[in-house]
Amino acid sequence: MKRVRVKICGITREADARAAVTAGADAIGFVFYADSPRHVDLDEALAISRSMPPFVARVALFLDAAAADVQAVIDRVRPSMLQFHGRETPEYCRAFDMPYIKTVPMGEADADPAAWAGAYPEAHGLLLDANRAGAAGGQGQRFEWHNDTALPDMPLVIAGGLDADNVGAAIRRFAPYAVDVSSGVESAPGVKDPERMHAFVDAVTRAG
Ligand SMILES: O=C(O)c1ccccc1N[C@@H]1O[C@H](COP(=O)(O)O)[C@@H](O)[C@H]1O
Repeated sequence: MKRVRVKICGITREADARAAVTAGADAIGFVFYADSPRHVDLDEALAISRSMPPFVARVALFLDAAAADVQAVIDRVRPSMLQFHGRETPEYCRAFDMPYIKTVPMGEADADPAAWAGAYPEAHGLLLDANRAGAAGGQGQRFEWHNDTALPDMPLVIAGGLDADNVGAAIRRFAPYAVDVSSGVESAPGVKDPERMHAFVDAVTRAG
């Protein structure tokens, strides 16, 4: 049986990053969106990255950022992967020549992941989150898990309001490649709770 990967997003502190890895996270996410309570700057992300052991992916998240700002993160932090959370076009996403995942705004009534897979064929995966197009995530909100939503043949990452209590149901519904969590493992915005991270990863392991 395959193992469902875990990304813990919105890491702002080295101690939280280490606790995420100890809990069993496969990836950590850095939010490069100035209005987020989880925003980190280049030096903070670099310091956290350098404290990581091997084989932990570091994902840099952007929301309609200027291309020069994305390139500055690539050059200094050297993330493993980019995550585009806004209205970035396929041309914009591919221009950095980096692996990337594209968020599908499932808060839109007509959200169609299969159509997004067709529009972003070079994406390494699609992340289904509860936001509306161009709006921030990290709100702890779920989207409607309709049983009739057609799912594309592309690695899927499920996000939006996940926690240890509901992630098992999300895995049974979507059979995703990975799940992504931020608020559901926090004690305050941007502050991760080691016990909640452990409980989350344990729930993913049980469901997988
Ligand atoms: O976390 C943020 O502050 C954020 C800001 C802007 C865009 C995306 C953001 N977070 C992403 O939203 C998902 C879901 O968060 P939550 O678990 O519902 O709180 C999170 O994993 C990030 O990928």
